[in-house]
Amino acid sequence: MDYETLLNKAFEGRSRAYAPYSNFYVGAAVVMEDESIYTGCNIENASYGATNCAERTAIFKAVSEGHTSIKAIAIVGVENDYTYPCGICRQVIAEFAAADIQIILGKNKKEYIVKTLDEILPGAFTKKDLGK
Ligand SMILES: O=c1ccn([C@H]2C[C@H](O)[C@@H](CO)O2)c(=O)[nH]1
Ligand SMILES: [Zn+2]
Repeated sequence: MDYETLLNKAFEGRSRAYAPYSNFYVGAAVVMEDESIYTGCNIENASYGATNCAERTAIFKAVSEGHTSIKAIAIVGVENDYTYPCGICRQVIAEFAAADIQIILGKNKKEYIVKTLDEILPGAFTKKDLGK
């Protein structure tokens, strides 16, 4: 799976964003251990607090279909800038990914940067801390 294909999938996810309150549209795409891909969008709620981010939508879709190991994730948000995952999503990524996985942050369909989970969530609290 090349980065640009995954980015395109993240843009596909973003086209389905439900964000009538913030008007901030986010899309994500995860590649799992078997190369399956799941897309996600942010899904807002009138209560605000019940909002789900694009990253978690994609990850929860994958996990609920039996895939629990993320190989890479692409995220696209605001046009022409990089959108990093929020703290809650970083923690959820850490639950299902190794510290060295690639997180592809897309500015547009051609321009992106790649970070590892360890770079954006150093010292993560994970199942290892619980002896699991
Ligand atoms: O990485 C991010 C950052 C924000 N959002 C969503 C949550 C909310 O709907 C909107 C504004 O925070 O953007 C995401 O989906 N992913
Ligand atoms: Zn988030």
